[in-house]
Amino acid sequence: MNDLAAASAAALTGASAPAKLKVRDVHFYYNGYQALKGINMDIPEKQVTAIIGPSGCGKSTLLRIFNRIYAIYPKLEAKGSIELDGENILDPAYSMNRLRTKVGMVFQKPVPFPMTIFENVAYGIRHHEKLSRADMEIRVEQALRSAALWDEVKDKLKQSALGLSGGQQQRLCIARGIALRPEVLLLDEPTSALDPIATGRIEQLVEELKHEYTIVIVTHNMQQAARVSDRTAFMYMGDLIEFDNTEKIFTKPGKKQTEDYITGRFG
Ligand SMILES: Nc1ncnc2c1ncn2[C@@H]1O[C@H](COP(=O)(O)OP(=O)(O)OP(=O)(O)O)[C@@H](O)[C@H]1O
Repeated sequence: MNDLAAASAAALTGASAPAKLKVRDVHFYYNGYQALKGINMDIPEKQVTAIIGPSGCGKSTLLRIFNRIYAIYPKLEAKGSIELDGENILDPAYSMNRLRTKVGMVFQKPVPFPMTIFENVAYGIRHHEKLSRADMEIRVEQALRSAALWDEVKDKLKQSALGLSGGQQQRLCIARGIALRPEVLLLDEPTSALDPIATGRIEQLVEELKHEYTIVIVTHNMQQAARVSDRTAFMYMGDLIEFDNTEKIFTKPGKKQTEDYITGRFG
């Protein structure tokens, strides 16, 4: 990283909390098409960072780089660096297994595995750790409690997860994500398939989880970004236009493009 990139990242964030993820001059290409153009940002620890912007601006691409999902596709390429606690996670030497335990991801559509509620949570843990049956039961219960789902499922842990409602399935996916005790939780439009009540529960959950996790959420819903996040990043056509305290972004944005977007005057 050069000094200019560091200075611009600091200027872009102005964050008071320490940075959990330091994104430096990140470029991303889909088979030659440039989807991210030199992103610099510091994601503050144990806060909620929202990424907003019009469709196709690169929100999901940026989020997915944080756990290197692209690495499974041969023609996708990332340049630059992303430091997680001082280590560059884009370096192929940084093991995927280790990254998966540190950075969890929840997708737009809840996709429970076709197995029991218990197994949905236990499955990932088993892949990374060897626990006794009793310890596993404790871990599963903790994850379900943290995801505010325990009371609703404690009497039917052996039933199929596919029988849960959409909102419950999404909380199950969050439980699955946090069961590995990651440090960073990535949420890609986690409520877009949910009704307002289920959405409210997830938003409340995000509020609670941020005390333990660094959370990055991509959302199309600006009210949601305003409600749940501490900091908001506005992206446009692969560029990070502005990144600041959420309140500032929504009341006194520094850039005209941000203002046009949040006031609905865009495009
Ligand atoms: N697998 C892919 N192959 C080629 N181009 C892609 C691929 N995925 C995304 N893109 C392109 O990269 C750009 C950024 O896409 P991305 O999905 O990150 O945007 P987004 O802001 O999350 O959009 P949306 O809000 O619609 O989900 C877009 O121009 C998109 O067409």
